[in-house]
Amino acid sequence: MLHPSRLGRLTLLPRALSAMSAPPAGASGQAGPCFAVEGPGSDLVCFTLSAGASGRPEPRCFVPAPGRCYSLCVPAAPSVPMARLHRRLQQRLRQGPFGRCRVLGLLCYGAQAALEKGFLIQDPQGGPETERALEELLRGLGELPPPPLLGVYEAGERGELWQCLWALRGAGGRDLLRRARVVAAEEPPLHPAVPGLSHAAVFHSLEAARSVVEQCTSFIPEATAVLDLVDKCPKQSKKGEFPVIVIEGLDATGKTTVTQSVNDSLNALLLRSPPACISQWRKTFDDEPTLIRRAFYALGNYIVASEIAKASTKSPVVVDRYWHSTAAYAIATEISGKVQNLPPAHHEVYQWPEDLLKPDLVLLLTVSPEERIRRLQGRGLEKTEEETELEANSLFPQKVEESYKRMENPRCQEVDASPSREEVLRTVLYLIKKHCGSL
Ligand SMILES: Nc1ncnc2c1ncn2[C@@H]1O[C@H](COP(=O)(O)OP(=O)(O)O)[C@@H](O)[C@H]1O
Ligand SMILES: Nc1ccn([C@@H]2O[C@H](COP(=O)(O)OP(=O)(O)O)[C@@H](O)[C@H]2O)c(=O)n1
Repeated sequence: MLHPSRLGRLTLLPRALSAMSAPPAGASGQAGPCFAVEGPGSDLVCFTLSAGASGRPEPRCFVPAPGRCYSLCVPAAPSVPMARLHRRLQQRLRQGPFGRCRVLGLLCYGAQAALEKGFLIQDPQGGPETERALEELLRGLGELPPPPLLGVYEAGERGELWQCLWALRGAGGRDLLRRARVVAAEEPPLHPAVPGLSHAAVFHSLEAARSVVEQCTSFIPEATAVLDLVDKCPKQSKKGEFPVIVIEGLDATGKTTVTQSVNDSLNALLLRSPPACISQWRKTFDDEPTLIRRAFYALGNYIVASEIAKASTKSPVVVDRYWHSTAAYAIATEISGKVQNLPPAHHEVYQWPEDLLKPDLVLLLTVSPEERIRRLQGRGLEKTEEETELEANSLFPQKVEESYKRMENPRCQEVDASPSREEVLRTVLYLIKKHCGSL
């Protein structure tokens, strides 16, 4: 914890008037906006605003010493323009004058306010340049209503932290809208991003994913091609009489190895999601914000569904990744921090979309993080040893795997994929026989 005298000024640049102009907590008995800093650790640092001098001590652990701290937020509404604005800011904050800053995620949430997503920018050197550059950056977004607001956080005489909310004037200068005290808030029982997940990242219908990709056709030419392919697929594809088995799991757990050998053993057809017909556009969509990227993968699942429907009338079908992958990766990416932050078991995000063809069996391959590192390194892709270890040991793969395990209807049946290739294949074939009968 920092001593108040060492506090720099913390500047907050929220964009949505609606959220930020909600009455401060304590002013009218109504709860105002709360903020959660998604720090490098696994805990959220939460704070809110108070009109009076009372309140819990403010959380200062995110303010660097020496130096200054800034932040900015944009509405996290599931709209393509807002998602792109957030992405644009994220990219700009990696460049130029912000190069020396550390950028953390920031969420603004509250009973009355829609979720906002933003960034906390820690400038270890302080100085006026970063604040000036942030003002310039926000003024440069001129075409977007409403005008961006600027909240400046500064230490009071007794070391308390205040937020001054400013409206930037287009031509220069700024007007003070309000001054409120920053006080600590409890970490909310549900991670603030959970309520919006079903609209922003985990799509539960073809129409929901389609409408997002449709909004992208003017700036992503490939979006039209994806939609054309989706529209050629029969609606509500039905499974044939042969079994459909999906193999899921983290990268390097052995999905490719297993699906190929199961395929040979069962004389099945091997499919994968995303399907070959759209894989050449993956890179394009992977570079887009979550909303667009996940909608792309969701549509890929509907295209695969039509391929499954056709193939399963003729032979068993083995599928390398399907909807569970799309959902698990989306959830783990959107929910920051620890595994406990994930939506609770039985939450709607873990439910299979009603309009998507269901497989007969979903097997989830799991191996220990150490074994996964060995396999990732053995495969020798472009990652360095350090990157591989970081990836394998971070909270992210744990959250993906836990999300897989919470999936329902159909659930994922876990298979320990650490034994030899032959043994894993034997287990997988045994489970397929057990669930799908003789093939
Ligand atoms: N049971 C196993 N034992 C040891 N190595 C394995 C086993 N299964 C797969 N591998 C190796 O681990 C690496 C990752 O496997 P792969 O099938 O490509 O995983 P995924 O498709 O899940 O990314 C490959 O080099 C593969 O040969
Ligand atoms: N059905 C799918 C398949 C992949 N994906 C995304 O694609 C990534 C994994 O794809 P990949 O090609 O690395 O998979 P593997 O090579 O590990 O099988 C995940 O990070 C997901 O974001 C998805 O969302 N839905």
